[in-house]
Amino acid sequence: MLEVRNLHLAFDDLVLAKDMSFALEAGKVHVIIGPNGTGKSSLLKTLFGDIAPQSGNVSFDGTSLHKKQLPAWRQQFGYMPQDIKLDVGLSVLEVVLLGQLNALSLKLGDSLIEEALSALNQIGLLHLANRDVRTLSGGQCQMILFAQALMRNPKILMLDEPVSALDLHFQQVLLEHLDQQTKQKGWTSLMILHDLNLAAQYADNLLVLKGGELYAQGAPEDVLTPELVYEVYGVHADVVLDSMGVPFVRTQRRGLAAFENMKKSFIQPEFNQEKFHHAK
Ligand SMILES: Nc1ncnc2c1ncn2[C@@H]1O[C@H](COP(=O)(O)OP(=O)(O)OP(=O)(O)O)[C@@H](O)[C@H]1O
Repeated sequence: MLEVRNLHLAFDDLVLAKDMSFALEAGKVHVIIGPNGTGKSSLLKTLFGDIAPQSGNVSFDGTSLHKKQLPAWRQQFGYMPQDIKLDVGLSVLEVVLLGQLNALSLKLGDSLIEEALSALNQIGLLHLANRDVRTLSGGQCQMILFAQALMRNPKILMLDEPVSALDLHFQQVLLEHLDQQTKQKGWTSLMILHDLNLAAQYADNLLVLKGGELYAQGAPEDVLTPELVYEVYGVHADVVLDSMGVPFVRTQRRGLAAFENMKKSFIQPEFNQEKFHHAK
């Protein structure tokens, strides 16, 4: 169980988590959704120990995250940050293998190479194994980084917008693999998505962040309502159950005038003109 207790996280006066608490069960896919800039990536970085919160506690299976034990803490994670650039002269196979190598032991057995090739084969990218990663497309890079995260065989897998560059086929390949491995291996998987329909299809547990709060949490069919979509995003939408019983969110076009009435509640910090003049 990955637990967050009474987390307070802020950058100066921008508060991203106010006394936030939640617990994530193993063997499930947990999906975070929420508006741009609401603190989703910062929350993942906090769980990974990259950002120190002002207060609160993060623990996994009873062991708390402490600055002094960061390497051991991170050893438990597979973490795919947002928009990572693969700008090194390595082959695809080497990059996937990096998921298994820790900096102190660079021993490479045949079985590891087999495992990496098999991971590439499973996601349909074996043909890229010898390619220099600098020559890959954005979507190919994203898939390779996913294969690397899988190679770690992590206890906790965190993916920050892992399908943002993927076509429909590879979105499904990645998300189905994630779901299958999470359940088979008992991983605690936590992923940020912007696409509410993908979130509805793949989340066992949906966490909705807004204004520093965990605004809602639960099964997608319980959480995703037209009211919630409006309250969180300021967008009118229809939500219906599809043929599989999964919520389907379809936004309504109402023109720009629809935003005028609610602009104030959705534009967060005030623009400080004095500060701007000062900076000039
Ligand atoms: N190191 C930092 N110092 C100051 N402010 C930061 C820092 N990192 C992030 N922020 C701010 O914190 C807020 C939340 O950023 P974050 O990237 O966590 O949001 P997000 O919900 O993941 O956004 P998006 O959906 O756009 O990717 C933003 O306003 C961002 O500018």
